[in-house]
Amino acid sequence: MTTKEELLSLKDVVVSVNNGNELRPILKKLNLTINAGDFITILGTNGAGKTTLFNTIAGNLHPTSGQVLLRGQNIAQQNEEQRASFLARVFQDPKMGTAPRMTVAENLLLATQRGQRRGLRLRKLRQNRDRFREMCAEMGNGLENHLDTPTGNLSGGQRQALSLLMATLTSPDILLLDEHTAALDPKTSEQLMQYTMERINQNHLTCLMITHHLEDALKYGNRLVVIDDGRIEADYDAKQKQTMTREKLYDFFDETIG
Ligand SMILES: Nc1ncnc2c1ncn2[C@@H]1O[C@H](COP(=O)(O)OP(=O)(O)OP(=O)(O)O)[C@@H](O)[C@H]1O
Repeated sequence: MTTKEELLSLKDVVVSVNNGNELRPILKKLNLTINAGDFITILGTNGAGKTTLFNTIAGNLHPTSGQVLLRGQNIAQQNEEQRASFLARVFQDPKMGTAPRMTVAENLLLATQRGQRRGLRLRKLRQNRDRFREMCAEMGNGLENHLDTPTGNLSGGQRQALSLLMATLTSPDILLLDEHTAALDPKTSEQLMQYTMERINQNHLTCLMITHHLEDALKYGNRLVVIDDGRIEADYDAKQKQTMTREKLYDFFDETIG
């Protein structure tokens, strides 16, 4: 049996926000260990704390108490920029992942420089053009014909696929998918999920994916985590997931969380 390598751990993490004149806890002593190679799907009702968890992992929010450990080192006070060298995120909103006035090729060039000082050089754009075209062609949505199109003129599906490509270009240690298919029609959403799986498998990525689709939470990944009221309510491994059905999960939500 291979031993699991602990990549990122949240230990007793409390995140409180200022609510008028009092501090309101959103994450309440949350504990979660992510092992290298895990693909964890995350479910929870609205307001359960899923996005707050991602903000805490990404460094947009800092814990009021508790630790965020990357390979044993406490990074709780590192900000978003400091974490860009090992972490990437794709958001629900297609507008979030790319710079709208910059072209597809320019966005991709910036993504190759994640976690470093960024700059656009015409020579580098020319050097990488064929590579970018090949990468875009793999998405199967015609993006390879739009290398010089500003990303603000792309369809939502093309833009999300580009955001995913950019997020995975430098193989981050951790990929956060924050309902990244939610704004897309069913067919485009399925295509993006297929492309997501290709990128994860090709690059052996460790990934967390928030979704509101019970089917997707069951279909993808080796673990399923349920968050409720700022805590981990359930953490199912691959074996437990196999015996889980949409109905059982729905009942669990109804009885435990609903
Ligand atoms: N900066 C903030 N200030 C005040 N309240 C906040 C802040 N951020 C989050 N909250 C509150 O914390 C709770 C958890 O929010 P969060 O966005 O993490 O939930 P979620 O599980 O992602 O929900 P959804 O499924 O609706 O996206 C909500 O009640 C939200 O209103």
